[in-house]
Amino acid sequence: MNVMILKVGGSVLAKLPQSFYETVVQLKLSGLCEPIIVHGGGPEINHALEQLNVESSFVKGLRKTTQEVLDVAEMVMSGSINKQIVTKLGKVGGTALGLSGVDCSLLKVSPVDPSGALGFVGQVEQVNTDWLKLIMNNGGIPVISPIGIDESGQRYNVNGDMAAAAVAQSLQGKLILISDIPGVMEDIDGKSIIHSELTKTQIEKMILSGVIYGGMIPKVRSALKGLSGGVKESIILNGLTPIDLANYIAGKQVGTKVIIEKEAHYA
Ligand SMILES: Nc1ncnc2c1ncn2[C@@H]1O[C@H](COP(=O)(O)OP(=O)(O)O)[C@@H](O)[C@H]1O
Ligand SMILES: CC(=O)N[C@@H](CCC(=O)OP(=O)(O)O)C(=O)O
Repeated sequence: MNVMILKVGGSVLAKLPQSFYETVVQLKLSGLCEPIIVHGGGPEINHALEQLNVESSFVKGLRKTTQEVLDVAEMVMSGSINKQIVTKLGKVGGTALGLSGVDCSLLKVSPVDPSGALGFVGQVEQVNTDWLKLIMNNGGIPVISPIGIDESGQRYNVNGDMAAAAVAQSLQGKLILISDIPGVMEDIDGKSIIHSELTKTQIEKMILSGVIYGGMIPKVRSALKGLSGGVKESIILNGLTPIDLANYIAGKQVGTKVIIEKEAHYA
C-alpha cells in the first residue's frame, strides 16, 4: 500500500482552498496513492481557551495540558475541525471518515513527560493500522484528530506532527507536513532563504541556535523520527500556496525535505 500522510496544521486549516481537497480526492480516486489526513488545531484551541478564560502555555512547541485544556483540545479538534475537513472532502466527491486516536484505540499513547510536568501530553506508542486499512480498502479517506488514549483509558493531547509521523511510520508511507511557511527558513546575510534539504545535524544546530523554534521544533523532530522508523520521505510544504502540493506530487522540488544525513561522496 502506497500511503501518503498529509498533516495539515491549524495554522493553515482555515486558509486551504477547495483545490487542496480536490487534490487529495484526486490522489485517492486515481489510485496514485492512499491519502490519510492528520490535522492539528493549535490556533483554534488557543482561541477556544481564551474565550473560556483558561490559561495555557507551551514548552518546546508542546502545550502543557491539564484535564480542562484536554477537554477543550478534544472538543475543538475531534469535534469542529475534524468534521469540517470531512465535510470539505465530501463536497468535492471524496468519502472521508473522521476519527480521533481514541476511536478503536487508533493511537495508543504514553505520557511524553513521566514526571507529569507537561500534564496529559502523549506520544504515540502504537497505531491501530487494521482500522485504517479497513477504511482505505473500502474507498475511504481517514481524517485523524490527534487525541490519543493509554491502556487505562486516559485520553492525551498529542502534537499533530508527532501523530502524523507515527501514522506514517506504522504504514511506511510518505510524510507531508503542510504549514503556513514555504519551508524551514533562515536569515543569512540579511536575506531570508528556504532550505530545500536539511539533515539531522543541521536541524539540531538550528534548534540550539534558535533559528528553529516553537511549533517548528516538533515538526522537524517528527520528520526525523519518522525517517529513522521507516517513513519513505519527510517534507515540509506550504499550504498557503497549495500549488506546492501539486508540484510535489508532480515530482518538482518544493518546500524543505528532511533527510537523515547526506551521503558521503568520495573522489
Ligand atoms: N526556521 C523556521 N522556519 C520557518 N518557520 C519557523 C521556523 N522556526 C519556527 N517557525 C515557526 O513555526 C511555525 C509553524 O509551526 P506551527 O505554528 O506549529 O504550525 P502548524 O500549525 O502548521 O503545525 C511557523 O509559522 C513559524 O512561526
Ligand atoms: C501536545 C500539543 O501541543 N498538542 C497540540 C495539538 C494541536 C496541534 O498540534 O496543532 P498544530 O498542528 O496546529 O500545531 C496543541 O494542543 O496545540
